[in-house]
Order: sequence, then structure tokens, then C-alpha cells
Amino acid sequence: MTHTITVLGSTGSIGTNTLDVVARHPDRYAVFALSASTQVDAMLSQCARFRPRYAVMASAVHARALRERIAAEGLPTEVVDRPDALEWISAHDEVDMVMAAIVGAAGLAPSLAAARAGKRLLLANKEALVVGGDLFMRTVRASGATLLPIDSEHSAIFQSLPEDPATWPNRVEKIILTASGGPFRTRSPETLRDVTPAQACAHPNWSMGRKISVDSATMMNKALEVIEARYLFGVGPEQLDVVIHPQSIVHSMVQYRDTSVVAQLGTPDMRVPIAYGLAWPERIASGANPLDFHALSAMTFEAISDHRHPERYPGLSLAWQALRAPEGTTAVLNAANEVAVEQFLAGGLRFDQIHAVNLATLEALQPSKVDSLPALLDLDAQARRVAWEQVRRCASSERVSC
Ligand SMILES: NC(=O)C1=CN([C@@H]2O[C@H](COP(=O)(O)OP(=O)(O)OC[C@H]3O[C@@H](n4cnc5c(N)ncnc54)[C@H](OP(=O)(O)O)[C@@H]3O)[C@@H](O)[C@H]2O)C=CC1
Ligand SMILES: CC(=O)[C@@H](O)[C@H](O)COP(=O)(O)O
Ligand SMILES: [Mn+2]
Repeated sequence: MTHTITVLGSTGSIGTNTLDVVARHPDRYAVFALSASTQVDAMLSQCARFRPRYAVMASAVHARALRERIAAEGLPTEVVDRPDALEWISAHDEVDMVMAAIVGAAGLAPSLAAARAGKRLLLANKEALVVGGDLFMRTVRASGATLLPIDSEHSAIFQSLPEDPATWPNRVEKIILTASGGPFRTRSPETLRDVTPAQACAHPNWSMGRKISVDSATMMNKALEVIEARYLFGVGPEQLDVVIHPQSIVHSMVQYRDTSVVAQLGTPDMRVPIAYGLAWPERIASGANPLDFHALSAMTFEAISDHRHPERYPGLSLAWQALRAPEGTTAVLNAANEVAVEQFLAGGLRFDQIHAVNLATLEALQPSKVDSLPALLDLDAQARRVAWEQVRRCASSERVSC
């Protein structure tokens, strides 16, 4: 049987890896729709190769350019430009599964639309859960959607948990997320003020988009992942732990009541969790190289506290702080971090000031309860405005704290 798939964010790192796996199994998967933001050439090539029914570009200018190129090439794809185009290709009756791989809170509405429509939802877009955690999980439960985590740690945790979620509360003691430590694990914290976007994006083990690469360097990626795990697996903040594992081979672990630890291992290649999500509960070829235990030199683990935390990774503890604060605080943290990272990548903020913007935004904005998509989007917009004020203050400051 062939399953139809919509890939949101198809031109990105997760999007292209998804299409790589899909292309290996033409008998199992057919591309229904693709979406991107700015990369018209890449989208055109994907349309030529996968011949989706629909394509969506995030802006009207890029949609127009793509439509002209598609017409010139004589391709069958229709470029959809209605205001709710992303939600429409995610919830369409003829779609079986949706890969949510847009970066940032921009992915929340279409991911939620797929959840509401009861699709098999392959969720890479961790920010959607960080912003809309409770609403998201309520929507999944109400619609009967199948939610499969794609983030490597959460896929590992899902693979290490018992099949029946009803058994998790009695059996699971804690969830241990592994963190690579990023490109600056051994660099002196005092020198972090000078790092460039290129250095921050040079992840030691994974090739990823620029935003998540910077998050890995600050360890905000792990903070977002702690929040993501709290919602996905319904555990309390006190049941979540992080350990540094520089080789990124153990992708995360579950510790049970009897102290047994179950982990998932593999080479660092996102096609593995993507193939798992696509085929679950079956297993299909991913294209990744298998682990060679005869050639593995070492797998090591280090405590975060060994790394002069909080100087090197000050953002990590914000995850627990936000989870213990009123609902909506995680959305504020996410918005602040998106603004701060964007500014760092644009040259408007120092690397070591990203945390200051996040902290100052959390302190300046205490959200009230948010339980609808419009309320979440309002809060996200409000938090971005506050974060911008903090960026402006920081930009004129020599200090880390702004
Ligand atoms: N990369 C990885 O290995 C991993 C990624 N993730 C998560 O997956 C998500 C995607 O990450 P990654 O693939 O690295 O990111 P990329 O930056 O590589 O790709 C992002 C994709 O989203 C599109 N996009 C960007 N902004 C918008 C917008 N405002 N509206 C609609 N589409 C938009 C981009 O389009 P265009 O390129 O055309 O501009 C691109 O297709 C993130 O949430 C990340 O945290 C999780 C685990 C691992
Ligand atoms: C591939 C993936 O899931 C990323 O989130 C990756 O784990 C980043 O690594 P660190 O954040 O541990 O450096
Ligand atoms: Mn991850």
C-alpha cells in the first residue's frame, strides 16, 4: 500500500533527509505536497523529482517565482497560495502522513492542523511543542492522531519505552537525554563572546539547519528538548535529566524503577529516526551506515556540572524554570530564543548575550493562561516584541548581562 505524505519544510535539513528516505521506498510512499520558504531552485528540483500535487512557498513573491518556473518546465504541481495553504496541505483528506520540519514557531499552526485532522504526524519541529505543549497533546488525544517524534533523542526515548503508554507512569523512573556539548564543549567560557556564526554552526557530529546548530552550541537545544520530552512523554520536570555524551551514539535513555536502563544507539544520521517514524511499527532501510562496534574507540559521558555550567551552558536550566512557571512561559522562552538566535546569525548580537536576552524576556513577561492557537500566537508575538527590546539594549552593551 502506498502512503501519501506532505513534507513541511522540504528544502531544509530534515526535509531533504526525509525525501532521501522516501526516494528509497517508491512502493511505500508518494509525495502529496511540499512546502518551503525562500529556496525556489531547491523546491523546483524537488517538484521535478517527486512530482507532488501541491507546493507551497511561505511568501507570495517566492510562490509567484515558483509558479512561473513550474509552468516553464511543464510540471504537474499546483502552487497553492491561499492564506491557510500550510494548514490545507497538512489536513487534506488525501494525506496520510505529515512531516513537520519547518523551523520555529512558524510550524505550530500547520502541525496542529495535521494533529486536528488525525494524521500520522512526524514531528521534527520541536518549537511547536515548546510553544503549544498542552494544547498540542490535547489535540492529538482528541483526534486520535498518531504522533511520532523525529528529534533523535525523542525517537530514541520512544524506542526505549514500552509499547503501551498506559504503563509508563508505573514503570519509568526517569528519562536521560544525551547532549553532545556542541562545538564549544572544551573551549574556555570567557572566550565565547568572540565566536562567529560559522563557528557556532559547526556542530561536531550532526549536519543541521543554522538555528538548531546555534541552539546546540548554547545548549538551548537541550533546554527545548527537555520541554519537548515533558509534553511528549507526560513525565514531570524532576524526571528529566541531561548528560553530556560527546560522540552522539547513544541517542537517549530511559531508566526504569528497577534501575535498568534501556537506550537506543546508532550513527548520528537523521535518516534513522525519520525512517522509523515513516514506517512505525515496521522497520525500513534508512540509508545510514550501521554502527561498527569493532571500530568504535570510545563512548564517554560527562556531567554538565563538569563543564563550568552555568558559565558555558547557562540556558539549560531555563527549561526546568519555564516548566515550573505558569503555562505559556515555555512559549515566551522559545520566542525570545528565536529572536536572539536570528540576531546572532545576522551579526546584531553576541553569542554570549543570547542567554541574557532569553532571561530578560522571561523576567519581563509573565504570561496568563493560554489555551487556544490564537492566544498562543498572540503571546508569541508579544514575547518577540519584548525580546527585541532586550536585543536593542544588549547591542549597545559591552556586558554579558546587557
Ligand atoms: N536538522 C536536524 O538534524 C534536526 C532538526 N530538528 C528540528 O527540525 C526543524 C527543522 O530543522 P532544520 O531542518 O534543521 O531547519 P532548516 O533551517 O534546515 O530548514 C527549515 C525549513 O523550513 C522552511 N521555513 C523556514 N522558515 C519558514 C517559515 N517562516 N514558514 C514556512 N517555512 C519556513 C525552510 O524553507 P527555505 O529553506 O526554503 O527557506 C526550510 O524548508 C527544527 O524545528 C529543528 O529544531 C530536530 C532534530 C534534528
Ligand atoms: C540530531 C538532533 O536531534 C539534534 O537535536 C542533535 O541532538 C543536536 O545535538 P546536541 O544538541 O546534543 O548538540
Ligand atoms: Mn535532538
